[in-house]
Amino acid sequence: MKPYVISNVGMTLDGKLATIANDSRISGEEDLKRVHQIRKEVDGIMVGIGTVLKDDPRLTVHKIPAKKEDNPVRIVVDSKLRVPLNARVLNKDAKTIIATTEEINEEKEEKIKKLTEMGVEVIKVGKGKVDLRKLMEELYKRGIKKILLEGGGTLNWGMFKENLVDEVRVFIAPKIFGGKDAPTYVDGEGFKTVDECVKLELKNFYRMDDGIVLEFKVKK
Ligand SMILES: NC(=O)C1=CN([C@@H]2O[C@H](COP(=O)(O)OP(=O)(O)OC[C@H]3O[C@@H](n4cnc5c(N)ncnc54)[C@H](O)[C@@H]3O)[C@@H](O)[C@H]2O)C=CC1
Ligand SMILES: Nc1nc(O)c(N)c(N[C@@H]2O[C@H](COP(=O)(O)O)[C@@H](O)[C@H]2O)n1
Repeated sequence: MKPYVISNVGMTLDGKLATIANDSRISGEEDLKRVHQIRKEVDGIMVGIGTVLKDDPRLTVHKIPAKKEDNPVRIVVDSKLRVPLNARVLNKDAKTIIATTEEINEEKEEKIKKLTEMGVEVIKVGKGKVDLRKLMEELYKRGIKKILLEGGGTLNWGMFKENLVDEVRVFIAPKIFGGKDAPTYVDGEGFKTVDECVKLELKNFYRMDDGIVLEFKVKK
């Protein structure tokens, strides 16, 4: 069994999540409130370590009224255990799970010890990179039945490639960032043919701030 996964991003019309200089101010205030409402309704919120290193997010419900108990479990996918011990995602506002690989060396062992002392749970699944399928099973076993996947593009690719995403919600801002190296909604190596690609069914759309929100179900 695996959690139900909703993928959400704020992106530009050309599919970018940030500029080449990592400026990711895409959503307006209303859209951020929409995202925080989803955060409040899920059991877990998941990002890749790239997003933690670049944005230092809190990943809590802080744009709408909420209690500490409303914060979902924060899940960071971090193969090489690069998470800084002072990252905001490790603060006491919510529980945090770090998913890493099974490879262990002295340095990693020491860091796991420190993280555990801080109350962070470390789950080891996969070799080389985190095995996302196994991770989903482990999270489900811990009672995490619904997850908000908040990117970035590398983790989004991993999740789509493994067919682990059930729903897509995107805010599209009327902006164009350009730049072949700017992060996009889904990066990674990409599918070679249209037959292999992820297919979506449009369920809903509406205006939000200066842009539009699109909601899709992933065709299975
Ligand atoms: N506009 C928006 O809604 C959002 C924008 N962003 C932007 O995205 C950028 C960060 O994206 P990325 O650098 O792509 O980092 P990312 O957040 O996708 O993290 C990638 C990391 O995940 C780890 N990982 C481990 N196992 C994996 C697996 N099986 N598959 C995939 N990844 C695995 C790897 O260590 C990899 O380096 C930042 O510029 C951030 O601002 C991020 C989230 C939302
Ligand atoms: N939905 C959305 N729209 C944008 O314009 C964004 N830049 C993001 N970024 C995501 O939100 C995280 C920030 O979370 P906190 O406010 O610090 O809790 C950031 O890391 C991205 O995951 N999202």
